Amino acid sequence: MERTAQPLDADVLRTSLVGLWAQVDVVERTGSTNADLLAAAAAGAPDRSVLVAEHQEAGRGRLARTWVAPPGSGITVSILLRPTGVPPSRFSWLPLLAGLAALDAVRELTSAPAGLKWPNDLLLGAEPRKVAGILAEVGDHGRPAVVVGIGMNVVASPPDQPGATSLAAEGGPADRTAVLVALLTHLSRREAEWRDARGDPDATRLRADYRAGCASLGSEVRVELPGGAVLTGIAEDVDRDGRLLLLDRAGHRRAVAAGDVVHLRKAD
Ligand SMILES: Nc1ncnc2c1ncn2[C@@H]1O[C@H](COP(=O)(O)OP(=O)(O)OP(=O)(O)O)[C@@H](O)[C@H]1O
Ligand SMILES: O=C(O)CCCC[C@@H]1SC[C@@H]2NC(=O)N[C@@H]21
Repeated sequence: MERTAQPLDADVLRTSLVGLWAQVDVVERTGSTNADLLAAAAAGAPDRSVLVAEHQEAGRGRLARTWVAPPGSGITVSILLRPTGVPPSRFSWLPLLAGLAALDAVRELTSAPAGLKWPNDLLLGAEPRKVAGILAEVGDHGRPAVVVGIGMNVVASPPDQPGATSLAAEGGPADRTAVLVALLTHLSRREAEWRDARGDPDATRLRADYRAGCASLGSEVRVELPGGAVLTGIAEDVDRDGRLLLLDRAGHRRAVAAGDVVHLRKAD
């Protein structure tokens, strides 16, 4: 690890975020903050509950992968949202919105180039590498509940992940508490705006800001779909449901709801 990690400061966290979130819990260690908050949701935990782990031992990633976070290296946080008043069909924007909030925070904290890889991997650096990932999971216990989990490499990225980087490695801060405060402040603002607009991504700047922040758009991309099929084409846009719109070589347009994107090159 390049710098010595300071422990998270739960008091600073709570004081800085007062009024933005219903409760902010910090635990020393757990398996997965997403799993814990989904269980808490089933037991009736309130809207806008936040759970932060100092050390997460079995982090879950998108597409059944794992999220690796050596102790002290970064942020592992989950947020429970119960967006009453927003039609569930619009919940698909939540993971994109969280990616945008992570981008907001990283841009506030470092001048290194940053952008999103659809749907919500945050890439950082002149040779873009992954600094943060987001996993949204839906609870199913009567009242709608979405748990948004964010992992960000702050002090260092895992040594066995060549495609990863950290904020500190790109000239940003190594203070995990300060990074969490920035992240949760931007997320609170974006989520509140989205909720006030009943989830309509065009009633606020959400879709426009996402387009501007998404490095995939205008690139030739390769998309591996969850079933294993592969598509290539130009990533043209995101639709009103947050799906990636691809134009393939045969001139067909496809809307992709989930998948793993590789950026091949900027389109001509
Ligand atoms: N801290 C991290 N920083 C950046 N990326 C990470 C981090 N932890 C995990 N990843 C990413 O998560 C994924 C790792 O998932 P996992 O190890 O389960 O599978 P994999 O190495 O992609 O192989 P496979 O998909 O075949 O299982 C990769 O995309 C990796 O880049
Ligand atoms: O890039 C990905 O595949 C998503 C990674 C999401 C990791 C975060 S860390 C906090 C929360 N708890 C989990 O188990 N996963 C998410």
